[in-house]
Amino acid sequence: MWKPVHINEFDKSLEGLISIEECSDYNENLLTKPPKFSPLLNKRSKLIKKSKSKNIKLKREKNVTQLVPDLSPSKQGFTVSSNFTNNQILNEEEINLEAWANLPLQQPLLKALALLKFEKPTIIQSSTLPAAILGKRDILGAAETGSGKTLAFGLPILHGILELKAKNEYINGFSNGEDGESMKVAKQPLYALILTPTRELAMQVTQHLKKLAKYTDIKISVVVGGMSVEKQLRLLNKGPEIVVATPGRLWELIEENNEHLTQIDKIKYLAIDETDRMLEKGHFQELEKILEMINDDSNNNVKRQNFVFSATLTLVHELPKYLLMKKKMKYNSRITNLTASQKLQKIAEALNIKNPKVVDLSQGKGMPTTLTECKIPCAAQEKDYYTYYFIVKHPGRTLIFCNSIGCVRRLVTILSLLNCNVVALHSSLHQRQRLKNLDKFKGNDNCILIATDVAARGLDISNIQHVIHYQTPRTSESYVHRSGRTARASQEGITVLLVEPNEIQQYLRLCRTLGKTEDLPLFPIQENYLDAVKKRVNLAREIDKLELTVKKSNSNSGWLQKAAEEMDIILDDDLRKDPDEYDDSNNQKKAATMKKKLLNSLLEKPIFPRSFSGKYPLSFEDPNVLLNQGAQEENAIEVMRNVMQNNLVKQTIKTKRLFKSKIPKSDDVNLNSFLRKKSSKSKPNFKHGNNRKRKNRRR
Ligand SMILES: Nc1ncnc2c1ncn2[C@@H]1O[C@H](COP(=O)(O)OP(=O)(O)OP(=O)(O)O)[C@@H](O)[C@H]1O
Repeated sequence: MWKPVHINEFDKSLEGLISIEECSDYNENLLTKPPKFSPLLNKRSKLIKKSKSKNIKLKREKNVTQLVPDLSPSKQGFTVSSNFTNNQILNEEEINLEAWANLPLQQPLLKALALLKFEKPTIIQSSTLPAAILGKRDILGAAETGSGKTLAFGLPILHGILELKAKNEYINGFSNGEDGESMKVAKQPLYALILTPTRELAMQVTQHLKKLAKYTDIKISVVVGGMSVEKQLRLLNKGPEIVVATPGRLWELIEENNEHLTQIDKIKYLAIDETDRMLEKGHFQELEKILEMINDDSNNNVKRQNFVFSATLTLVHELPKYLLMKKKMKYNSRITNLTASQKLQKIAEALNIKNPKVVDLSQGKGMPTTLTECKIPCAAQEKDYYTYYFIVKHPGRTLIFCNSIGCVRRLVTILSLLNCNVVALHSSLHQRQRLKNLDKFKGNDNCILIATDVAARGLDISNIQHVIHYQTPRTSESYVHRSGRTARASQEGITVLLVEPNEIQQYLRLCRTLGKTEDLPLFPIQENYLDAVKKRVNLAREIDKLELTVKKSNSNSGWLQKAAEEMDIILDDDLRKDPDEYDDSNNQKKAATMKKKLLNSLLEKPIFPRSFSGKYPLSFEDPNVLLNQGAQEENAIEVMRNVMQNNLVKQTIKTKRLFKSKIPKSDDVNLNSFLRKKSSKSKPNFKHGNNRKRKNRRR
């Protein structure tokens, strides 16, 4: 145990000193197992934190980076004190944690923040952490995707557990009840439960929290379906303080009376990530039962701190048409749109939360400002062309979302035939394969992940540059979360929505729900290259069709043959494979091989010749004229930025013309000079530029 020692602030000899702590309770391990870096520990035993100012400044020492792992308290064989010094974080860099100073965060957590290089809290964190940590309030938080919501509930939970442990609230398996009587709880208390809608998200949250808890002795375990139950039970037997889980597997283990999970009604912290999704009717039946159990102990309910977060927590929908009609016809005047606050109230009631601190930074939309949105309207059968065009023209880590597993499978096959580096993620894959594919995607800057909505929420994969909605998402929430896999943590990203005529109603509904006053801008396609794209994609589709037919006929005859062999019977001639059918299948196989060869020869040549351009038109007169000649591949965000700039210029010209026609002649001169002055800031010689181009064209 480390205890703070009082310092006389007026003692000049102690200038620059922030605090002194003494070790008051030596752990046996510490005495018997001296840590490897004893010189540093000697320093630590004095625990003197020096800094130039009285800010929390974690100075990193040089040339001892290799010692970082040894700082883990478990490895050092001692329990970390609540005021662990950070002087031993080992790097040349200096991490200034001044911005966290208004929170009484425990030193091991500050140290982890320094290691993660989180110099300051994000907006959602600074808006919720004081109420959560100092006020111990329940939090309902809505903020854009990628804004750091995990830490907004992770930090208070870890901080709270450290505090509870330091207070020895649980002594030798006993905790004091309200009435002062001691009630027995299991030896290793379960302090916190975090629930997520998908397995991958649960694993990610676990990893994230483990990084934060690196310098504490807090254990975090994950309980999710599709993974070995035995291993999860083994880990639960170690009594982790925090369990991160998906509802299905968690309920399964609760039903099996897992000892550690029997304390679920005593937890001190409950976080439900992506709460709006979790509470959707009919989605997580187990969640209801889990919540019932958690809320079983009314005494604990009052003490428990709850965290509810999602980017779309306050997103509300307009009434469906049939209800609107009813409302109009006055059949039922009680039919009303659910407002954001009513939605929040419903969530709070469902979770038995009273008087929470509500922080809504999403303005009901949940989209980051660094996200560029656009669309490509096209026929259904053209979607493959535009998808392939996009990933060849704009390489980078790309996530493509489809509405069904079948669609994912087909697209994976087509793009693989086109030599694209693709992996799939959907619920029919084995969990191991899902994780393997995710790792592959994370490990390659140019990989393409084709997924259903299992990848839509929460996944935090760095540098996803593009999100393509191959099909218009069924809900606005889905659009927000899918798009939010890019443009995370203030980085830039682009989301492209492919809209076919059948999806226009869905698209319009989405725009209305998200409060879009304008249509999404068009992503520019260089039509002259589409022929080459089509040729390749069509070939890939033909090959896919041929291979599917061959596979089908093989599996049909194979099944009959196999069954006959197993039963040791000889098939009648008419049941054997028809020789014509056999020939057909062979011919199809040959045709597929031929087409593959042809496709491969095509794929050897680039679609976009090196000499060809990249930049998009900036001409004020004719935006379709390509001005610059550049590289073969282009940054999609830049391309779109140019388009939007161009649209803005066109809009300005339109406005100028409108003004010109409406304002009397005498004012024309003034207005002209005003507009010229304004536009000359961004584009000098606006008028001259146009004249020069006109002259050039005449020549
Ligand atoms: N204070 C911070 N400083 C710098 N980076 C941070 C900070 N807090 C979180 N991050 C990083 O921001 C990224 C996004 O965080 P997180 O996954 O928690 O976002 P989110 O709001 O939960 O997103 P989503 O709504 O998609 O689930 C992560 O990579 C995380 O490490």
